[in-house]
Amino acid sequence: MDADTPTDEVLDELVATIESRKAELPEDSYTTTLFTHEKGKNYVLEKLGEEVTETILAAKDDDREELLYESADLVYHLLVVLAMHDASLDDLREELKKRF
Ligand SMILES: N=c1c2ncn([C@@H]3O[C@H](COP(=O)(O)OP(=O)(O)OP(=O)(O)O)[C@@H](O)[C@H]3O)c2ncn1[C@@H]1O[C@H](COP(=O)(O)O)[C@@H](O)[C@H]1O
Repeated sequence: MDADTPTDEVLDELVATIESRKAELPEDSYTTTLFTHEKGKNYVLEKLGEEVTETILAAKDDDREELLYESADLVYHLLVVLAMHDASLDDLREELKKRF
């Protein structure tokens, strides 16, 4: 993924990167640390909880910039959790579509 990636392809590109980290586990990768942590998946679930809290606090403060920043952290960690459970972005889209 780079700065030229069209905005509407960002989530797919991010998931492709996460899946690549999951398969290859490169050493210098934050995503790898989430897949290999000694606490197992509890570690990324703790991070997810922290990001939810930080997102809520930003919303309570009406801090739009911080809200977007923390929301991006939250979505990234959620996508890692979904990848850990072999759930794809299309699976998520299908679940959302069922609710139309
Ligand atoms: N989108 C993200 C992304 N969002 C958040 N993070 C990391 O998630 C961590 C969040 O931790 P914290 O909330 O504790 O934030 P912090 O800045 O460490 O500390 P605070 O000041 O917030 O308390 C930080 O280390 C961020 O770098 C991310 N790390 C990676 N990505 C994407 O994943 C790709 C692959 O990254 P690597 O796996 O590192 O190669 C990157 O190119 C990005 O596109």
